[in-house]
Amino acid sequence: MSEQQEQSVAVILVAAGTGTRLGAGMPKALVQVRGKSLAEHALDSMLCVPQVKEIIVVVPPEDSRLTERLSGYPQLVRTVPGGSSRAASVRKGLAKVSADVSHILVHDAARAFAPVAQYELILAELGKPGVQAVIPALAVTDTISVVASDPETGSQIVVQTPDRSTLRAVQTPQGFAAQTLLAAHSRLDHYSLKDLERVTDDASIVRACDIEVHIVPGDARSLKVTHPEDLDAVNRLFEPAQRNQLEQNMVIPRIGNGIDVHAVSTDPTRQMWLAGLFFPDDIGLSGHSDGDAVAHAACDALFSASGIGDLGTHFGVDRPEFAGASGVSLLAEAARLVREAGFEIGNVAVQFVARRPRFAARREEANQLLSDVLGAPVSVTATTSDGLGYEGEGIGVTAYATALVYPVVPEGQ
Ligand SMILES: Nc1ccn([C@@H]2O[C@H](COP(=O)(O)OP(=O)(O)OP(=O)(O)O)[C@@H](O)[C@H]2O)c(=O)n1
Ligand SMILES: C[C@](O)(CO)[C@H](O)COP(=O)(O)O
Repeated sequence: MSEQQEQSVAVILVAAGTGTRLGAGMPKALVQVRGKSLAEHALDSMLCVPQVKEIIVVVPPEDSRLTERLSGYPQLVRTVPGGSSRAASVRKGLAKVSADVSHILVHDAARAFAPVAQYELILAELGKPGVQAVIPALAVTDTISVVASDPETGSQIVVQTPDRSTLRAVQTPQGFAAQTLLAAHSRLDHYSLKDLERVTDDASIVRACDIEVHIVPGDARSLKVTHPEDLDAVNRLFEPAQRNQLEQNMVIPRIGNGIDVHAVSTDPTRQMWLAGLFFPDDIGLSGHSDGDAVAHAACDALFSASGIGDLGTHFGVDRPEFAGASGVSLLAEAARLVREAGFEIGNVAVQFVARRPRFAARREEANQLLSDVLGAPVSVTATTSDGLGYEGEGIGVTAYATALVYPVVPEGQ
């Protein structure tokens, strides 16, 4: 498994700002574009990133509307009330991050349209040895000058004009090794709320601890909605020409189906293996293998999604080493083949229809085992057929699986 796959990432989505400059009469993260709030648009992308294991949305402290809007979101999305500045809000989010995450990304809800590819770029760079901090940035097109007030007239004057080629406009999401970001923020513990207002991003805090901050190319779509005209700019992202551009850059996932049927053995001593688990009270399924219909259907769904054949293609007579192999070992090999074909696995869902075994009490155990084998979430459910058909008569089991995979885009493309 590559370093990137081992990342376990928390995202802090800061969405607690009032949006004074936007002047929409509501917290900025609640402002709608195409029927969805900015915060929800931001969540759309990060929820597509498989390494993301939790998302802490930092919400306006005295406004419950965002929390209510997010109540139907998956469990990995949690909310926490924000603070009086961006940095204070990030700190509220950090306090809620689970201890076991390897990396933390901090993202502005105001940059609601940062694409999935931007997250992947940041995480790929963070996966390189020794890299602790990565931010996206764009070259600047304006000349940028440092200014000050003229002590005599009080008017603004140019103090210095740095070489533009050394300047970058910094965006979010900004990514960090979890311990690096936590340690850097802990140095702000004594800061007053006023001091925190001067901290405009997280990379600057980490840099102040002498940690190297790496740059990856930013993305024009990650523009920050700050002023009313920025809403026109983000709406333009949905116009046809731009949409084509969006689609070209999108990673299109692929789904696949798999079905497997096994008869219940007539041999009462045959062991029952299903979803990777042994069921000692049940008579097993017949077949040359262990008869694990759930694992077999999952393999077929993965092959189908990746367009690389089916169970017979990979575990047929020309691979004698798999004769009689357990369902779990077939699944592990299927995952390897899918990755070898250039895909990463999003998830696999399997439902089996059977009178026996009784599955509910062991569902979590099966999900955990198969997810570990696959390196991606697997969920298994079971149903009976109300007494109908071979499943209802208890003479056979059917498993139906769906798999989602997505092409891994090579770096730099
Ligand atoms: N107290 C704050 C202030 C800002 N933010 C978040 O930080 C991001 C960047 O801040 P900015 O664009 O400046 O948002 P606002 O503070 O809402 O804007 P304004 O300064 O115009 O009021 C936004 O997603 C915003 O919701 C936050 O979580 N908590
Ligand atoms: C974090 C940030 O988006 C990087 O450009 C920016 O600094 C946020 O600034 P704001 O003062 O909160 O608008």
